[in-house]
Amino acid sequence: MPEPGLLTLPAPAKLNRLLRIIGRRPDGYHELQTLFQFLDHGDTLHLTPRQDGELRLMPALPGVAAEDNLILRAARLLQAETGCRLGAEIRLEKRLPMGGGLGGGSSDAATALLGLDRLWGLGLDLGRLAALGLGLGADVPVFVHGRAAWAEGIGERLTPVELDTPWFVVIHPRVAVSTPAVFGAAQLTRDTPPITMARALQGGASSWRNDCEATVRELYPEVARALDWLSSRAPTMLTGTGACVFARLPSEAEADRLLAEATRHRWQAFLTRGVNHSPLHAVLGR
Ligand SMILES: C[C@](O)(CO)[C@H](O)COP(=O)(O)OP(=O)(O)OC[C@H]1O[C@@H](n2ccc(N)nc2=O)[C@H](O)[C@@H]1O
Ligand SMILES: Nc1ncnc2c1ncn2[C@@H]1O[C@H](COP(=O)(O)OP(=O)(O)OP(=O)(O)O)[C@@H](O)[C@H]1O
Repeated sequence: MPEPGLLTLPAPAKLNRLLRIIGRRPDGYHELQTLFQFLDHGDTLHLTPRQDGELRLMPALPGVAAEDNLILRAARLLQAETGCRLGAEIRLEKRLPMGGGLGGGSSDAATALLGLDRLWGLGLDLGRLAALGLGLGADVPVFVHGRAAWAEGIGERLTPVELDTPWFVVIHPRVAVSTPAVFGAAQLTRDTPPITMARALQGGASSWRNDCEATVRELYPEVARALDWLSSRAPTMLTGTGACVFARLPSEAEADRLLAEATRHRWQAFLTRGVNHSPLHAVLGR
């Protein structure tokens, strides 16, 4: 028997298919140009309503205090914004590595925002939920809108795009990268000339690069080793500030073979496909 009121929702991963750092704002945040695409792989959240207004999250994440967990922060923000007096019991099935560049925390937050909006019958539109989400992290709005996107600003100015949808072999080099450490590194280049979205799309996947790669290679030798190993077999990039690296394959059969080889070499890896529409929105019908 399903639990009454239970809502089970995906929190998909993202890849940055391209990442250009074109400047730095006075507040220290970096101006980016990036292409976001979702993956058919991610975390799962199970939500049930509570009448007493309490918020409970299980299980705890290692190294993350409950009040810092982006799921609870998203839930509290939504309660404060709307005056809603309902609460929730939230169970998190965590599959995405933390500090992996796959946007797991941001995606969990977006799923909490859209899921609780539904559970509590709030009826907020995506624009308002995205504005709330931006206060939690630069990557939250794209997960709220649920469309693969060309992003500018700090990642919040979004234009929906339809990208190619290859298979990917993603390697997690078993190290957590600190996003602030990468963005704070002296050697990071911050002066890539901006390009238009049309030019970026015209160039296609073979022209796409990630400006964080050189810095992440220097700071995290495990990531450099994974990039070297994978790129000698298929076109490979870093996602976000890492740690994960991904190879792009034209068929599932080729991706399967590469995954098997990676596993034999004891890499922690998984196979997935790029999707331009978030599976979260498909479940919610939004
Ligand atoms: C690099 C990306 O993964 C690309 O998708 C994201 O822009 C990072 O997004 P995120 O993890 O949601 O980042 P946030 O939690 O907002 O920021 C973490 C830290 O990264 C730095 N940061 C982040 C985003 C950005 N455009 N410029 C920055 O300088 C800031 O020091 C910030 O304190
Ligand atoms: N629900 C959550 N899931 C994962 N991390 C969380 C969560 N809540 C808070 N955090 C904190 O956020 C940090 C970043 O986690 P996340 O998994 O989003 O990294 P990431 O994939 O590198 O993100 P990005 O690509 O956006 O930089 C974690 O190290 C953790 O301290």
